[in-house]
Amino acid sequence: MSEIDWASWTPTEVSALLFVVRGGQVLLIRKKRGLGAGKINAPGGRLEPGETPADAAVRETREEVGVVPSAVRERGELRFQFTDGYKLQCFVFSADDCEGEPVETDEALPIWTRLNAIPYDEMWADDREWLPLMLSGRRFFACSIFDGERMVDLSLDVQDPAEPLFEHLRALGIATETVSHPPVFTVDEAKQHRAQHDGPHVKNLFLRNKKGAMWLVTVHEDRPIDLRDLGKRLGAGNLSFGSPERLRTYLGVEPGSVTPLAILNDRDRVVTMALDASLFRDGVSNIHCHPLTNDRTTSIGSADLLRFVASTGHDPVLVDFDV
Ligand SMILES: Nc1[nH]c(=O)nc2c1ncn2[C@H]1C[C@H](O)[C@@H](COP(=O)(O)OP(=O)(O)OP(=O)(O)O)O1
Repeated sequence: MSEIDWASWTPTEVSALLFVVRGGQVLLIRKKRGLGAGKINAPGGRLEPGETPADAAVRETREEVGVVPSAVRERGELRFQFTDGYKLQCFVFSADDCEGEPVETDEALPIWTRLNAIPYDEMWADDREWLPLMLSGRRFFACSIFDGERMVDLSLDVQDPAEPLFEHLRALGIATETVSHPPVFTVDEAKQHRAQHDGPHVKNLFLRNKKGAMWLVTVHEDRPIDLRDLGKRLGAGNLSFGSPERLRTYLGVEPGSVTPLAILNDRDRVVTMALDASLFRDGVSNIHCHPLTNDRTTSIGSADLLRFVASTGHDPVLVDFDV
């Protein structure tokens, strides 16, 4: 790896990959021909003359499985140096949705796959290193060396979107404790990877009403939530889930990583925070939530959480669900 100067590296060809991530599933393919035939991957391929990587990602997805992705965003970059001298650069994209139903073509068999059941054993070896990071909202840059289909080396550069959050907590003198675990997308999955037991874990909902007003609602993980009842309690009218794009724009997190700590990213204070009053009753010391990515859980004192929220300029509504 040390022999390759990745800064001056120029690819032989450029390609793109696109992951449609919707409703807890990702659209993968079994590739039937070309580089990596037989493997599971995302739709993708090499750029045609004059194309941008984003254009190629969308075109390849349409050609390979017949759907048109929407809300496409670049998420990271891969560089593959093959030992025979071939150099492939690959830009990785995700999309929140797609139009049409995926169909099998000569090139690929589409497979909607649950986010917690991605078959890494059947994919290129580098994928297990960066795909979970992408799904939890991190930007990545991975350089690897392949001898044919065998990965010989890999170096990975990852951006942690939680750095400014931890910095903010440190500046407030708030001590927190964070543990890492595999990415979790539901309360049930989170319960399987639990290390902290000294206080409630939370469930978080990013909601909007018809007028576009937004709420970040944090409740005890076991509290059943009825959106109609919640809308009445908040005086919000009819509430529905905010779209992934809205979530990203206003709170800077991916679906599955919603957390009260994301209120820090609402710099313009357009999101109203609603907190389950039971989390702040006497006897509750620590609260456990994700630090902007769903592959970690942070413990924060309940009084410290309120102090943190106040420091962001938000005045939370405390909702007593027991009356
Ligand atoms: N190690 C790796 N990990 C990964 O996730 N994707 C890889 C990879 N190495 C190559 N790819 C992907 C990137 C790109 O989307 C694709 C390139 O495959 P192909 O050369 O078959 O492209 P095309 O689909 O353009 O081929 P044709 O349609 O046959 O021209 O393989």
